[in-house]
Amino acid sequence: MVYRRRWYEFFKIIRLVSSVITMEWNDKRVKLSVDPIYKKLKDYCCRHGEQINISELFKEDPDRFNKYSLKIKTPDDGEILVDFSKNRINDDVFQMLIKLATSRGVLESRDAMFKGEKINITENRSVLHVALRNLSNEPIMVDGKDVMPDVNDALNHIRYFCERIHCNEWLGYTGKPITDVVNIGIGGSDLGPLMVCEALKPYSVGLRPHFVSNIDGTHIAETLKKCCPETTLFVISSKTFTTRETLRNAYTARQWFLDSAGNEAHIAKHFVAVSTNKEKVKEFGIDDKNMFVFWDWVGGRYSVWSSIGLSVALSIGYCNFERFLGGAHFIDNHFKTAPVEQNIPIILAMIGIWYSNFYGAETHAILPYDQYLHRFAAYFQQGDMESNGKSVNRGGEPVSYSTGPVIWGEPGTNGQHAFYQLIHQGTRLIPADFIVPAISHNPISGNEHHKILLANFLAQTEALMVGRSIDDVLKTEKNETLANQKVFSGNRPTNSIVVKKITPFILGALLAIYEHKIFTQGIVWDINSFDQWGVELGKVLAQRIEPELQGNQPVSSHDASTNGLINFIKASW
Ligand SMILES: O=P(O)(O)OC[C@H]1O[C@H](O)[C@H](O)[C@@H](O)[C@@H]1O
Repeated sequence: MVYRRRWYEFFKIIRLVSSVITMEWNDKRVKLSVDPIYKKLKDYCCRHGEQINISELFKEDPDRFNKYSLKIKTPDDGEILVDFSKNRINDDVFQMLIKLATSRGVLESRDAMFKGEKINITENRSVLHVALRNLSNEPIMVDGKDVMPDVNDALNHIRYFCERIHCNEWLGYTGKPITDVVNIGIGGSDLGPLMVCEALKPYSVGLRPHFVSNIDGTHIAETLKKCCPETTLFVISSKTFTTRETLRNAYTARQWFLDSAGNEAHIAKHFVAVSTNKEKVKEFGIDDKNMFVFWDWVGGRYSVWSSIGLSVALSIGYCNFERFLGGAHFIDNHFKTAPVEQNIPIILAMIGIWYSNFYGAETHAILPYDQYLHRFAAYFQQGDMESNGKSVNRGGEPVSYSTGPVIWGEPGTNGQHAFYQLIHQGTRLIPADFIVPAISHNPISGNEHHKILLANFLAQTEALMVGRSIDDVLKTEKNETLANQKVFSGNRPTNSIVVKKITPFILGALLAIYEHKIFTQGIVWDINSFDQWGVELGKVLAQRIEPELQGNQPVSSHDASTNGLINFIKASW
């Protein structure tokens, strides 16, 4: 016992020393804006940026595609091809970007994350979504304790529960099998499971998943219309179990259920919770054994790998859920071990920084050419914008450079007929990622649909790069004024991520690529990508306004606009 305590003390001292060294190292690091490599890149972009032409670069270097694309081979799901050759990047720029990643300490910070160090400094927490998919089971320590046994217990709980539901061992209060699962959650407790259930619909084992997030009563009302109390399971997902929207929706669902079931004893068969907050779950009336746990070192927007993925596992089966974790683990290993210049998340991150910080790009489009991925961009709106939408650095000082871009996107080809006009001919530079499976889950009409889809993906990335010159237009358009309207400047950058098929493993891998890209950018920008103070103020004000909406007295406690809006609404009732 004494021996173990000594080891523990020794371990604590080592950790303390290493964190002091890391902190000192961080403090010693120069600010990004005055980092010599950052300045060099800025200078380079000012002098040469406008002349870098992607099509020209291809003409100059026949090997450009091989040089600026990477293929990684997965164990069973084919290769992942990341083609970043259609970017305004030449060898000088690429080398400088790689140097910048190194000089900003991306590798040290990456290692600190994987080791469980408390890199979420404003909340004093580790950032360990990587532990949730650590199928290698190698120990990961938080406060001197290996988290892996708890992670495995939580996974076993999910597995056991899914098996019981899928084998019709867990039945509703009238003895009927469960047919519908309603996940009630918001933000990270909704977007992840919703996006993954949609993306992996071809793997459905038969249960119908539904997602209720919005406090707007319409959301739950419309969902409940599709469900039957006898056969519906509600999964109340909330890391904190204090989120106003989720609790209100959960109580409404509870009442709807009780209106039919009549007896509170039946709740246990129809309500389970996913949370880190045991007390609050109990308060709601859900039994401990129906609570699926996770921990404060899992950020909401990184929680789909945790018990928050319960609706996913129920929807596609536990084995597929594990394959999904496996794909992310595969990329975690790539991120941990690949050299910087071959490291996909780091390369994508640094290319993004090239456009955000030096070309002034303000947004980044994510364009999946796969209908099942229709919520992918929405998912990474939270993933990226909540992580890197910060304007104060880790030392608490305002930053003097751009940080996270606006993330947006829709699946192709729908986007082509809506907003691609602006990407092709607008005044703004919009770097875009195209995500494409070579094989469709629905190769219908002799695979004709998929071939047309693929042709469009290929045509778009080509068109964005090559554009169309006035000389070419004038060959067929004799009216000069009209000809100018038909010119495409080209030189618009894209990344193409092509996979064999969107399987659970591949989806896990894709998500992890983006997560680590976001991580890398946060480190370069010296911001904490793991807190979200920016969402707090609105919540506090909403709480203050809620009681003011009672009664019909006019309100005068706010600014004139807010008072005016409140009073207009009240007068309309
Ligand atoms: O899971 P919960 O605790 O209910 O939180 C749900 C969401 O709430 C907040 O608004 C945070 O900004 C999100 O990061 C979080 O995912």
